[in-house]
Amino acid sequence: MANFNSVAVIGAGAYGTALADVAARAGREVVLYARSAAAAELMQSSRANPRLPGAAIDDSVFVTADLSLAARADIILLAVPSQQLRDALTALAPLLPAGIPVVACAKGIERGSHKFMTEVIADVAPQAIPAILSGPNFADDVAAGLPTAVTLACADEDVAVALVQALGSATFRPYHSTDVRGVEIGGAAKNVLAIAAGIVAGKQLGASALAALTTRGFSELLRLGIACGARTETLSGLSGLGDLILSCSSAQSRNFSLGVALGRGEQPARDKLAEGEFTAPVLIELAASKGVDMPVAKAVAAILAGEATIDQVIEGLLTRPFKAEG
Ligand SMILES: NC(=O)c1ccc[n+]([C@@H]2O[C@H](COP(=O)([O-])OP(=O)(O)OC[C@H]3O[C@@H](n4cnc5c(N)ncnc54)[C@H](O)[C@@H]3O)[C@@H](O)[C@H]2O)c1
Ligand SMILES: O=P(O)(O)OC[C@H](O)CO
Repeated sequence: MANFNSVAVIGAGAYGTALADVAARAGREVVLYARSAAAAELMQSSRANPRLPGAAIDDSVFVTADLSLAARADIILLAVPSQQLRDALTALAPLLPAGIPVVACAKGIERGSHKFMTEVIADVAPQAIPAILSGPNFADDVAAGLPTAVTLACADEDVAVALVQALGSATFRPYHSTDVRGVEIGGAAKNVLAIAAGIVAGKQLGASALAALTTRGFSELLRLGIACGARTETLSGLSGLGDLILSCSSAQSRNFSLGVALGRGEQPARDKLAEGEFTAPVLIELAASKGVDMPVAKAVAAILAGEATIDQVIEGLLTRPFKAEG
């Protein structure tokens, strides 16, 4: 089994900073790459990141804007938003040796190309080993060292196991898998469904409606995943059902919060990224191409595109013909 000693995290946002701490706690040598030299210097000297208030950057993490230092690591973690992953990797790819695991930690599908994150990695850095890390975990909880568990998938099971060994600790527990697509679909779909859950909460439709919406959302996620060749146990595991439960029930979720604001009729805050917004149209196109019905995801996409009002989509969902559960 490969022995990975060093980790580079690309993207010094909230999650990248939390993952750098995770890798340092697991005993790895860690470089955290920030695009801006000024931001890197500030984080390196202050041991803090304004995107992750209250968390300290582990003393052993070296924050830098020098991409060549990051490219020397045994493992690369890409902690940039899904729509920026291609750009971030394009800068790094020419510096990367062959056979290095590049782990996408973003949850989404690329607009335009309709590609999943590991497909983007394969496009941009064909010499790398693509992998995906996803599951129910908020950056603040991870950075605070609260217990979290995620799924880490790579087509090569030995690499998945070695990655888990390199990153895992008592408080950050990755489970290994080879079902890369299953993990990717769970993370992408839950963000869209969390917006719907937020709308239900914002509209004050009640706890019963929220549970029903989350459950029907899960059946959409399951149908799409199975149509894309994912395994049921992955879709009902940490990166699927687990993350759906978290994101559909917590105000800490930016996707849920976006939905709450929409449900209340407020102008959503634009300073916080809600990736489901970008993934929604791609997700429903993917579902249509597979002949999969995703009424909740479709409703979210229609609201975000301004094609329907919240009241119209709620009425549409509640007046669908009765049918067998499934
Ligand atoms: N925040 C969380 O709780 C959390 C938890 C799990 C997964 N994630 C996932 O992690 C990803 C990042 O989320 P975040 O919360 O850290 O976002 P964020 O906005 O806090 O940080 C994103 C960072 O990426 C950097 N970046 C953007 N484009 C870049 C490029 N081309 N090269 C280098 N850096 C670039 C930005 O400068 C920023 O520092 C998302 O896909 C999200 O779904 C986040
Ligand atoms: O804040 P969100 O909605 O992007 O969710 C963050 C994580 O994905 C939760 O697992």
